[in-house]
Amino acid sequence: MAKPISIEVYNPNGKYRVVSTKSMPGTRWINLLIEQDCRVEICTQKKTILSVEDIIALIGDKCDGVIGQLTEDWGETLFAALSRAGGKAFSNMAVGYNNVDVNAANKHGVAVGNTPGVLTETTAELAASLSLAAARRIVEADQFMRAGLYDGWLPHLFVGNLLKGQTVGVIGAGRIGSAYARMMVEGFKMNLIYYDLYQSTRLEKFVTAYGEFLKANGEQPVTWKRAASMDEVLREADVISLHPILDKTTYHLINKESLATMKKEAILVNCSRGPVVDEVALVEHLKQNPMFRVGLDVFEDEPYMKPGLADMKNAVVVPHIASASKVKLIDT
Ligand SMILES: NC(=O)c1ccc[n+]([C@@H]2O[C@H](COP(=O)([O-])OP(=O)(O)OC[C@H]3O[C@@H](n4cnc5c(N)ncnc54)[C@H](O)[C@@H]3O)[C@@H](O)[C@H]2O)c1
Ligand SMILES: O=C(O)[C@H](O)CO
Repeated sequence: MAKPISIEVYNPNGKYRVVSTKSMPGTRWINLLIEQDCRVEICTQKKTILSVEDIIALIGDKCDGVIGQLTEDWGETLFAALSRAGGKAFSNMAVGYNNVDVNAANKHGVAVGNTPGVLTETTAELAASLSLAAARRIVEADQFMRAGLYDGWLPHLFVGNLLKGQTVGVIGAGRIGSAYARMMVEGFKMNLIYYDLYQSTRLEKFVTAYGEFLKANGEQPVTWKRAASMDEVLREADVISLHPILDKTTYHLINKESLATMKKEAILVNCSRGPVVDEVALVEHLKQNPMFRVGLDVFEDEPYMKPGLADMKNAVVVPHIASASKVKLIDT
């Protein structure tokens, strides 16, 4: 029997009981639920990742809907528990929903929601930040400075990769991949090569128009290419950013073989989901190729990193913070 879990309650007399497994930013979402006659219960337990048992205890005997997080395993057990409690809706506070077994939800008559579109720019900006940090060795240089090792300017100190005129490769040119591609093309005048199951006509038009603008101003125009295979991107790009969904087709998309296909001094960025990259193979590749660099927001076994990754100077690692930005006018 799981221990009782601490909660905060809004609108205690509401007709529908909605549980949120975590406190979330702002109050607008709470007010919207209250307007719909919901009693809102927010879990306040000081535990970052709730177990299936914890969530079953939260659901209890009567629960109309749950708002959950990407760290939770929403499969057969939880959807069965929610359905038994009369639940009809589950909302994942994330764009990615690889933690949700939609077939199990369907089987138990629970509708599933996610948050597509709201994190496009913030995630693309973090991918751009990681690309720059890796290209210009920002973290290594910062650590060197703080360690008191800087004893004067030198011509070879922390030489990195200049992005201008290089090729940016995007794997998964959906909302986030396309936004990232536009930032890198327009911001750093990089050429684009992308691989996706679908053509991104808007992105192609954007790069064409920007190339024409540069040409009209006497500058080298940027170019684009839709690759016929992922390998083409891996072979040709100098910076490769991963933005596909995580499913069976993208699990370990980047593995020992694909890493070997990349340029020795390439930069790999992952802001999609950790298991898109075989992290053990990546650590080995980083060890063998000191000029190859990565920027990672996501990890295969979050919150852990595979052994050796934390020691690699050619890796920039941040704890899944692509969504963690404030916008002006957020409700108070
Ligand atoms: N790091 C973060 O905090 C963060 C934030 C938001 C989203 N994400 C991740 O980013 C992912 C993408 O989000 P989005 O809004 O751009 O989704 P999206 O659906 O717009 O784009 C995903 C793209 O991947 C493509 N794709 C699917 N399978 C592929 C394959 N095998 N090879 C190549 N391309 C493939 C799709 O065709 C699509 O264009 C989410 O699913 C989520 O996992 C991470
Ligand atoms: O998929 C998402 O939404 C992110 O990974 C977390 O905000």
